[in-house]
Formats: sequence, C-alpha cells, structure tokens
Amino acid sequence: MTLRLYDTATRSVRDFVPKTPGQVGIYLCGLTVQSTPHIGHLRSAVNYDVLRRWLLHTNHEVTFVRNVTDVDDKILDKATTSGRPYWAIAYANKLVLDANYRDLNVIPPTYEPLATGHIPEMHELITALISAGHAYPAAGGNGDVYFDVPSYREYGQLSGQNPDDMRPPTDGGEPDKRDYRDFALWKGVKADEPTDASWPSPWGRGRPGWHIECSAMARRYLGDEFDIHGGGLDLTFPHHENEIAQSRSAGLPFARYWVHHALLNLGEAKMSKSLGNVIDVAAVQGMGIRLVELRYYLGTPHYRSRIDYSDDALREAAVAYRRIEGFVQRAAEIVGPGRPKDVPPQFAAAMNDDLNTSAALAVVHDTIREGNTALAAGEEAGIRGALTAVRAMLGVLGLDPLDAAWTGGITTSDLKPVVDSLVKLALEQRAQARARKDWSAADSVRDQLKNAGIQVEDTPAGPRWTVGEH
Ligand SMILES: Nc1ncnc2c1ncn2[C@@H]1O[C@H](COP(=O)(O)OP(=O)(O)OP(=O)(O)O)[C@@H](O)[C@H]1O
Ligand SMILES: [Zn+2]
Repeated sequence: MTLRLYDTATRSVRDFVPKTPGQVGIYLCGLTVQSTPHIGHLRSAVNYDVLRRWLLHTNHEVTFVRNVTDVDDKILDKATTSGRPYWAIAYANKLVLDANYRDLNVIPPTYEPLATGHIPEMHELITALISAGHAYPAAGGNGDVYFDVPSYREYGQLSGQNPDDMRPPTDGGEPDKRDYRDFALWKGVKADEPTDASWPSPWGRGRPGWHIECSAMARRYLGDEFDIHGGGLDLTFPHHENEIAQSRSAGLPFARYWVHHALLNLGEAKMSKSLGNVIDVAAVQGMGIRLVELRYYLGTPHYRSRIDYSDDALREAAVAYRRIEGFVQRAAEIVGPGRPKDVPPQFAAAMNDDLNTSAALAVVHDTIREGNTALAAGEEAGIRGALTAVRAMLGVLGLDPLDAAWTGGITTSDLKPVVDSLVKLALEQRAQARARKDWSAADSVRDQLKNAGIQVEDTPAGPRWTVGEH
C-alpha cells in the first residue's frame, strides 16, 4: 500500500514515489520572523510534522528542511522604527518560534537554514540565471537584479494561471523592470535602509529577494531534485511559482511533488500578522487549553481543509482530546504503558489516502470503544491490545499522552509507585484517626488528598487513587 498525496502541480492525488526508494527529501517554507508566530503558522508546522511522522512510521529516512527568512522589508521596517538591529528582532522572534515548535511536539528539522547564511548560494544561482538569459541587472543601475518572467514559458503552471491574464499594476509599476511580471532576485540597498542588512555582490551591495532564498537553500540541502516542496496555499502564487521559474530556468529539476496545506482563518480572512487578526500560544493557554489540545485542534482536521477558528471549536477539541487521554491513562494504570508499534490497517489506509487524518481519527475512536469494553470486562489482553494500538496511532499524529514531550519526561507509570506509597501512608493515618474516633483528623487527611488533586475510591480490592479530574 503506497502513500498517495495531492500534488498541486498536477491537481491530482498521485502515488508518492520518492526519487530514492526509502529516502525522502522535504523542503517546507518557514516563517519570516518579523514578529512572533500565531497559531496559523503552527498549523503549517503541525501538518508537515504529521506527514513526516507518517513517512518515518512507514520506514522512510526523511531529510526535512524548513528555512527561516531572517531579513526582509518588514523586518527592516521594524528595525528602522524601533532603532534595534534587524538581526536582534529576527533572533528574538525565532527564539519564540523555536519554543512554540518544541511545545507542540514538532520534530526539529534535519536542517534549519537562515536566509542570511546562504548568500553565496543565492549569488551562484543568480549568476547562472543571468548567463542563461533568464535574469538581468536593472538598467537604472540601482543594484536590483530581476528574473525575466517571459523567458520562462511554463510560468503560471503551478498555480494554474495564464501569464497573459496577469494585469499590469495601475500605478505604473517599477520602471527598471522589463516586464511588469518580473520579480527581484537581488535588491540593491537603498539610502534609508540599515547598512548592516546588505551584503556585497557582483551587482553591488544589497540583499536577496524572498523567492531566490528558497530555491538556493532547497538545493544546498536537498540537491538539484528532491521529493516534496510544501507550504501554505497562500504561497502557491507568487512564491512557489517564482521558485519553480528560477530553479527550472537554472536547469534544475527541483521539486517532484507540491503539497500545500489549507489556511487557518480568523473572521473572514487568513490569520495574519499583517492584518493583526492573530491568536498565539499564550492566548490559547490563557483560555485554559493545554498545548497538546492545541495540537489536536490544529492537526486532526484534514490538512487540505480550511480551519475557521472559533473559541468554541478549540474548546470542543480540548474536550475530545481529554476523552482519548482518559482512556490511555486508565488503561495504562491497569496494564502498564505497553510498547506501541503497529497501527491498525484501517488507520494506515486512511493515512495513505492523502493523509486523511479525520478518517484516521475515527479508527482511534473505534479502538478506544473496544478498549473501554475490555476495561469494563476487566480483560487485560483486550485492554493491552487497544492501548498499544491507540498509542501507536496517536504517536503518528504527535499526540500520544504518554510521550515524554507531553509528560515533561516523567510518565504516570514512573510516578505511580511513588504516589502509591504516599497515598497509602496518608490512608493509614486516616484509618488510625478513625480507629481512635478522631473524625476531624480523618476528614483532614481526606481533604488534603483532595486538595492535592488525588481522588480516592474505595474498592473491594482496597482504595484506588486517580490524579486530576479527567
Ligand atoms: N493563517 C495561516 N494558516 C496556515 N498557514 C499559515 C497561515 N499564515 C501563514 N501560514 C504559513 O506559515 C508559513 C510561514 O509563513 P510566513 O512567515 O510567510 O507568513 P505570512 O504569510 O507572511 O504570515 P503573516 O501574513 O501572518 O505575516 C507559510 O508556509 C505560510 O503558508
Ligand atoms: Zn519559500
């Protein structure tokens, strides 16, 4: 059974066949760190993390590259208005981004290139494009270099646009361009821009255009041809169209599959720093939602379905996750955490079907139903089977409640014997207090346990404790 993925370039679901069997190279457009991330950006990270985890689960070696754009117009505007260096702004935002990725259990990329660390690779590509007649330095001598769009006949194919239908800008456009569709590969430094944000080049001091960064960094880490290029649907045009035009015109085959995830909207529009309609991780935590629950909310709808953000839907997702978590914890208390390995075939079929996470989640729920029946009947083999299958499936989704990422490295089963003996001690004191008819001391022990979040239930086999309200 092979993975099938929707490829934007062919507008069809295709069998995914990696260039080298068993090895997959992926490039994902990362953030421009002009400000701290919002949960739309994190959807991108989580969707791609699920693809990566599924490839890993199905025994592929994955080289995963996600860049950071650490210099651009918006970062420079912030530098100018705040009086801080552009790199201080970029780095501070990147630190928050790193923490968010970690908090959402996103596996770190194999490589995470910064645009400013790859200027020579960009120069090499631009030089090749100029020699091949696909790019030209601006006639005005301002240091800009443009890609010559009409020179690339396939322009528009990825996004399904006819270049002839692209209208010229009404404000007259930029006079140095030969064609209004041309875009900048290199931007000559301007008088009012911070001087530390420009690099020497054969065309004068300047900085890279956004599109050339990704073509150069993908090539540096994944080679001239690689398997999957991704990003949000919003990047299809112009960013990815331009990346293809640059790389193909330089004679590189470039990406074999284009996988785009849908956006997370707030109100009528894409959640966006520029529009200001943003919610970040701190705001979500302020609502009493845990990060694992946020990941469930972002990662379980199909990656090609738009998410229309609402507080209620986020809260519902949290409740749904708590139910799943409750089963895992109850089952693990009885049979131990087990060793999650194989996923049920129906789950695999759903994931292979263009990562159909909602169908995959239905298999998680079915398995929990069976597990609950086994719990009610006290059938340990049934409990164990359901638990390991559920944990394996949740692991693929990055949502296993017993994963050290969510337990802070300490699992319930690690703590159980410790808490067991402490609770036992407290219950002995309660029994002794009762024996000497000291009711207030007995009640006090019970209340203190309750305040510590420990619920005690008297069962024929003796008292059983559970932590929390789940
Ligand atoms: N609301 C969103 N929902 C899903 N993905 C998003 C959203 N906003 C940005 N992304 C994705 O995050 C990645 C990094 O985006 P980038 O830094 O270019 O953001 P952006 O589009 O400039 O965001 P903003 O408009 O908030 O400034 C891209 O793959 C982009 O498609
Ligand atoms: Zn990119």
